[in-house]
Amino acid sequence: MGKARGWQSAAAVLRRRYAQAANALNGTVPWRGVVDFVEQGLKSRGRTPLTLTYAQSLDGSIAAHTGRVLISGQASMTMTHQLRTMHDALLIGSGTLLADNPKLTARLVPGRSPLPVVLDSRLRTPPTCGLVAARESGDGDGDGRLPRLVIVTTRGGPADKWARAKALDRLGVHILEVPEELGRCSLEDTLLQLQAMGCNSVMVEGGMAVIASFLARPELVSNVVVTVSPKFLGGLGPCSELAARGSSDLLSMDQMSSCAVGSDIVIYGAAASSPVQPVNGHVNGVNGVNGVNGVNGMNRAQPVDGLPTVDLRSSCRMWIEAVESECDFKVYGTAKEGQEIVALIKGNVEGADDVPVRVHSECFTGDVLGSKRCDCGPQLRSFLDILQEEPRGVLLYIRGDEGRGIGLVDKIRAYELQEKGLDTVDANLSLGLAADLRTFDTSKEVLNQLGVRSVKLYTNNPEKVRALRPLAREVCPLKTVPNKHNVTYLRTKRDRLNHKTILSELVA
Ligand SMILES: Nc1nc2c(ncn2[C@@H]2O[C@H](COP(=O)(O)OP(=O)(O)OP(=O)(O)O)[C@@H](O)[C@H]2O)c(=O)[nH]1
Repeated sequence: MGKARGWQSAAAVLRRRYAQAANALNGTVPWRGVVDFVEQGLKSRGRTPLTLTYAQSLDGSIAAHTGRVLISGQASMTMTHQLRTMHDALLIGSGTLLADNPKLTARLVPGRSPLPVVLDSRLRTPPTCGLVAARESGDGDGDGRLPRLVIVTTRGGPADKWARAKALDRLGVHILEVPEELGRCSLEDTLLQLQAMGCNSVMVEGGMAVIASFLARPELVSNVVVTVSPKFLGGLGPCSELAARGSSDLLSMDQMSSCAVGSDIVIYGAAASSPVQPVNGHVNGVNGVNGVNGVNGMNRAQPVDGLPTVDLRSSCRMWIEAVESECDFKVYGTAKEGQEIVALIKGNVEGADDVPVRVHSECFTGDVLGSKRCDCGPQLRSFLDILQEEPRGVLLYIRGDEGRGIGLVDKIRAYELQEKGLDTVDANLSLGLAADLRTFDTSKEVLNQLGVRSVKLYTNNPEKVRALRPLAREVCPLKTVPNKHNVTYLRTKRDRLNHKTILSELVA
């Protein structure tokens, strides 16, 4: 117990130091480009976004095969920990677990540690390893939403394998069974089941066999981050493993970039691949020893055939004072937990072109209470005024997207950090959360279901415009009057999130 506390306070010191260093650097963190790129990649829809990341030497060999555990420098390790905080799950193979006995936490940066996932077709994970022990002692940053350790294994196998499964199960490890593919765990089914559990992003860190498997399945990968250290190790790399397997369609990178991080070079980009195999809704057989169904809140509608699903749950007509009209009021559910899209529809929009539309993310503090920290309330009201004037139009109010998707509790935590000088983006990152967790594909789907042919979109956010293409034929910026409370927030939207709110008052 004392030992665990000692470890935790050491971690707290490290986090404080990192936070101080990050503040001092204030935006000049050498891996900022990598983090921003990955963050964008994590917004890809229709499947579980996956970041493949590993360190290699100049000759392409990787640590696991040379017996050297650490080949990247301290700076790239910190970057890796930052990337860890951005993903729901962190996946490794059992070989790495056996060789390194890793912790798989995000120790060097503030933020939430991902759920450790071990691919272990033969169930070789020893009950005494660090990950199982950490699970037992409650170490780590688990937030109670997910189990603390998942081991993925193939169905079937000898009786002693299932005796080991039971022993691990008794220690609280969540065992997932997936079909076998060439003697290994099916990667596709693994990702499906993780998604069914609520893991909406996965980072893959190794070892060599696992990296090789993903390099041979480019359609499953979103981002690739390779750290190249200035050493020759003379070992084997994932490609030698693939050559031995005779694999041919390997991954190549799109939008490739690089940056120097400490003494290493980090190469990153998107996986260029054929159209992705969608993650469809079938999650048959997801009951492992524990059974996914037993985990609270993890079962929800999944996108079918890669399309975002929205389902109309209720509708009625009501007189809306702010619009001075009788409107249709429809409530849609989406696959995202806790999210509802409320459509307020004025006039007949079916088959109509250039329908005025606003996609508005819930903001309790701004919309309801009139907080001056943001411009949400004025934007909502100015669109309702527009609806009052126009013969037709649609307001999509996204409930559950409070705080750009991080929720009210974390938004207020982010406000606390903003009081200490961080801007809105860095405040989110310091909490281990992406700058913006929202996606707007479901809004497009609602508009499609309403039969709208094209829209005039009221927004300053380029992400909304991108998501609503080709429906959004015209984009109308929404003016905001800055005040002393929201000027930094507006400037950050303009300078770091690319919002088009160009206000003359915000010259600097
Ligand atoms: N995380 C975080 N969210 C905030 C903060 N201030 C406002 N929000 C949330 O931001 C969301 C609105 O997003 P914005 O980025 O302001 O604007 P947008 O909706 O993307 O774009 P517009 O079309 O210009 O309205 C609402 O859910 C607010 O609750 C903040 O400081 N931190």
